[in-house]
Amino acid sequence: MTGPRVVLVGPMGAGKTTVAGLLGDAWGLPVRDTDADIEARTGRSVSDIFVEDGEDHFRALEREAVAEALATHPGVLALGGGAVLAEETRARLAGHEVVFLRVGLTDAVKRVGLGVGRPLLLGNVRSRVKVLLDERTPVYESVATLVVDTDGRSPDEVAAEILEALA
Ligand SMILES: Nc1ncnc2c1ncn2[C@@H]1O[C@H](COP(=O)(O)OP(=O)(O)O)[C@@H](O)[C@H]1O
Ligand SMILES: O=C(O)C1=C[C@@H](OP(=O)(O)O)[C@@H](O)[C@H](O)C1
Ligand SMILES: [Mg+2]
Repeated sequence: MTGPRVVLVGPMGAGKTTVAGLLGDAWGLPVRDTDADIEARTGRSVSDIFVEDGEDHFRALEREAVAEALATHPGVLALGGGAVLAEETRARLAGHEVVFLRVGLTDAVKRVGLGVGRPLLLGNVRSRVKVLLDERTPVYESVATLVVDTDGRSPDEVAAEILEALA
């Protein structure tokens, strides 16, 4: 199948955006991130889209951005953490190499800090992250062709495991 060499999925704070950059550097491949694509296309931040137009509108933009990137992007693709909630997107992921970057509550909370720029974490970050991890973990597992643990590991260590597994 043409399209990305690998697609990274997982919760906020799993390191999808960071590790995508490292994999792109290692392979000499271009890197895309659907959040950045949406921001470039709309000229607005993810937070502004959530606040001004609501999550449903963001999800519609996200479904389009993912479909376009899966069809055309030949490099490394990082999805936003909620992209896999769309059935349409899960169906499109079939046949692609999909890596689920797993992260536990403690490390995810450390990494997202106050949740600035991540509108779904407004309020109590720890309890929001917990709810999202509980709800979404089975969904990430269902689309993954490889699962990589990230707790207590640096982005370089995570990227190295992926490079070895997909060599
Ligand atoms: N394995 C890791 N260990 C420690 N910090 C990490 C790790 N991966 C990412 N980070 C940091 O966590 C934050 C969130 O990473 P990011 O790549 O934006 O995650 P995601 O795109 O999955 O939400 C960033 O500040 C990043 O530097
Ligand atoms: O999990 C989610 O629903 C979201 C994750 C974010 O991306 P990251 O997973 O890259 O932080 C971003 O798409 C938006 O804030 C919603
Ligand atoms: Mg990201």
